[in-house]
Amino acid sequence: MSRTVRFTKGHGTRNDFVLVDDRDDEFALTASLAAMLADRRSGIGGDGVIRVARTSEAADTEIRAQAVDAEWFMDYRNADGSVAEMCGNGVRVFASYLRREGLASAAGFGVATRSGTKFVRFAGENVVVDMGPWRYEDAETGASGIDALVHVPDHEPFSALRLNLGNPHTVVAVPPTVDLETLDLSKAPVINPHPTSGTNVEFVQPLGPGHIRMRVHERGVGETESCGTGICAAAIATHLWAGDLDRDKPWTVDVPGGRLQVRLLANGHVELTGPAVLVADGTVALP
Ligand SMILES: N[C@@H](CCC[C@H](N)C(=O)O)C(=O)O
Repeated sequence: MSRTVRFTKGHGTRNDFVLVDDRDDEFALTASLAAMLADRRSGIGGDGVIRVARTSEAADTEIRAQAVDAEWFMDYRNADGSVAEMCGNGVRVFASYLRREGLASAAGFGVATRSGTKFVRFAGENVVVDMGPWRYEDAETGASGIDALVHVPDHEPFSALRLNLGNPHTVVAVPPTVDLETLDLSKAPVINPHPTSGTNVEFVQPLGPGHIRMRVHERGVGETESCGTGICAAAIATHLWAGDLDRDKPWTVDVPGGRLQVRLLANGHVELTGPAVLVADGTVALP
């Protein structure tokens, strides 16, 4: 017999998610279940699937340890069923869901993730997330500057910087001579050297002081209209390329799905601000 579960469809700047409520710890979000729910024709449809789970019930001890700061765990999978450590748009939608359901304080709270607890608060229509610290993807060598080449069809390879925001990112500074809109992101860009755990790839151009625009190809999904962790990576990379020493300066990042703000805090953390919308609720039968 199949089980019926409650779901909510939501998005953050059109990066969309299916949230499945498992507050009673009744099922596992397997790769095949996530891919089924995320399918835009035979499922609900989304760039990712998020199980709303109690941190204290997590099988992983590192996640369970976060229960002191965060009652709820964002169990995240990409549309292809693969696990991701973190999702910057997803965590805002997750927080809005918890607030609406009365499962968390309206003032703000911690959310447990596979890359540590993220603290969220609400500011009008927006959700503000302390995304924690960033690091260079290759922390052992402390690589900085340009450390990867990114190949997309019909272009010479682009130079890129690999950063980690809990999940992996490769940020390309797209030269002004290239039309960002016409880059072919229908297939995953080829990265040299090949990142063994895969990567999200951001293509960035400056628009003005503290203002950039970006397109993104997400690991486990394809091109999406927004990526919160990618937006943070793009702002950090641009900040580094510009040799900008003003740490508390806000960055505005335009993506096809909307506009978000990033601040590089004095304590080395990154703060992401943007909207979160809960679109619809329903029930779905799990196989
Ligand atoms: N859309 C997300 C990132 C989701 C995970 C990513 N595709 C990965 O595999 O790392 C965001 O808003 O950050």
